[in-house]
Formats: sequence, structure tokens, C-alpha cells
Amino acid sequence: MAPVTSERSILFVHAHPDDEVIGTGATMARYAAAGARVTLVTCTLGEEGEIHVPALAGLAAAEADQLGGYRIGELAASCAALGVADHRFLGGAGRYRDSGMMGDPANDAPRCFWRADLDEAAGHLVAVLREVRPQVLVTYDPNGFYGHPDHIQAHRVAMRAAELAGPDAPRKIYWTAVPLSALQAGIENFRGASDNPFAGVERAEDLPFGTPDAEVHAAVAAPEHQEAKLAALRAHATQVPASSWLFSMATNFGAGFLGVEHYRLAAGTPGAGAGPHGWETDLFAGLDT
Ligand SMILES: CC(=O)N[C@H]1[C@@H](O[C@@H]2[C@H](O)[C@H](O)[C@@H](O)[C@H](O)[C@H]2O)O[C@H](CO)[C@@H](O)[C@@H]1O
Ligand SMILES: [Zn+2]
Repeated sequence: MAPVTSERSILFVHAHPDDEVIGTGATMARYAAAGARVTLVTCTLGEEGEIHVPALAGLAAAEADQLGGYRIGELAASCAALGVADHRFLGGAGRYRDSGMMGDPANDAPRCFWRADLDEAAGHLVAVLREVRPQVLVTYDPNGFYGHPDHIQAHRVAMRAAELAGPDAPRKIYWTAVPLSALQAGIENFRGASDNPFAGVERAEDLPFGTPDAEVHAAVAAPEHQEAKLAALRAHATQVPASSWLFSMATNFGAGFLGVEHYRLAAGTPGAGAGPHGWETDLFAGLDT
């Protein structure tokens, strides 16, 4: 197990550049601002992504295939906005290629992350675990939150690395989550809006990525870091256009949406909770660091 030290260390494992912000940006900014060691490992460069900046359309995978390199810069700007200084690519920049959405031909590319050897990929992450010795590890649930192959593989690699790390394993492992109650509030809030990301959906249970409130264990509230999260989202301009529902969510909901991020505890002992659900408010709760 990672030693109990005075320095808090937390490791985030994400699939593509931009995932770090969408699911965990406020949490990362909060712990970085509080002086914890925050390490981000991103598993691919996002080479197969869309491009919402017309002037950059020629970088697409089917064109010059330069989007991955460009997204390295977007990710650096995002980490700067969040105050995250320690960012790595799994196995080094370019080691694992973006696999595309489930069923895409890119799933069959020889270097794609979806086809990676699990223990080889996990071995790269074990080296990071042994170096930064996080008490807390954050990644996705077994469905990769929404079923993207790289997200599913990031989950598998992170969980395998924790197994292989032995005494250097994190003491708590969390999976990102969005409570069904928060999704239902979003559905109600956007009902009738022209930019409704929930158009056609009446029940949160019908979405492929909600978590029953009873299966959520932590809510990290960092509304004071919503502006940093918005700046980090803007850094990912090829993926997150100015018209994105994420920005309208921030406008409609205020910091109560983007500034609060939820997690399921997949391993370790829950610490003290608070509020109506008894959710932890600190991912280090219960760790005598
Ligand atoms: C948030 C996330 O994981 N983004 C991935 C995802 O992007 C989606 C993809 O481009 C899809 O074709 C779009 O319809 C959808 O709106 C996007 O969110 O998959 C990309 C390809 O693997 C990946 O690069 C991107 O980071
Ligand atoms: Zn992703």
C-alpha cells in the first residue's frame, strides 16, 4: 500500500485529451490549488477525434493525421488552466493510438489502445504509481462511463495496474459518476431549450451513463474552480465548440453543475460523509495523510 505521508498524492487516468476536464476538471483544480500532488495520465493523443475548428480540418485522421499532435498542445493549455503540472501520456506520447468510437474501423488499427496488451499497458502505469505513490486513483467505471473503447480500456489498465502495484497500490480507487438525480435535473432544466443535449430523453434512467444516487459515494464540490474548468474546456477547442452544451450547462446551472463532480468508490474504505446522501466531500477522507 502507498505509504501514509504528509503529502497528498492523487492520480487521474483518462483516455483522451479533454476527458480530464469534462469529468474531473474541478476536482483536479481543487487538489492542485490545495498543494496536493496531482498527476494526470492520458492514454492516447485523441488522433481520431472530430475537429470543430474549420481552419484545422486538414489535421483530421483521414487527412494529414496531425490531430493527435495538435491535441498535445490543447492538453497542455488545459492542464495549465487547471493548475496541473504533472501530466504524462501512457507509455510516452504516441505509444497508444485513439481507437475511435465502438465499431469504428480505427478499432482494428494495430497500435490502437483498444488492442493494447493489458499487462504491457498496465506496466507503464505501474511505473507511474511507483514514482508518484498516490493514495487515491481516479478512473472510469467498467463501461468507461459511456462505452467508448478507449475509456473501457483505460478502466481495465488502471485496475490491472493497481493489482500489479502490490504495496505501491493506491489506498482508494474511485470511478467517475453522474448521479441519476443530477441527470434528471439537467433533463428538466433543458426541457424545450434549442440546445437541449437531452432532447428526446424524459427519464435519466434511459441514458447510458447515469449512476443510482445510492451507488455514488463522493461529491467533490469546487465551484470556486468552475472558471478554471471552463478555461480548460475552451483549451480543447477542436473537441468542445463554443456552442457546446457544457458551456450552456454552466450558464443555466451556474457553478452547481460543472463545479461539482461525483465518484463511486471502487476500492478502499469510505471516509466520513455529509449531506442528505452521506457522500464524502473529499476523496482523501479517511486516509490519515
Ligand atoms: C469526450 C470523449 O471521450 N471524446 C472522444 C470521442 O469523441 C466523440 C466522437 O468524436 C464522436 O464521433 C462524436 O459524435 C462525439 O460527439 C464525440 O464526443 O471519441 C473520439 C474518437 O475516439 C475521441 O478523440 C474524443 O476524445
Ligand atoms: Zn474520451
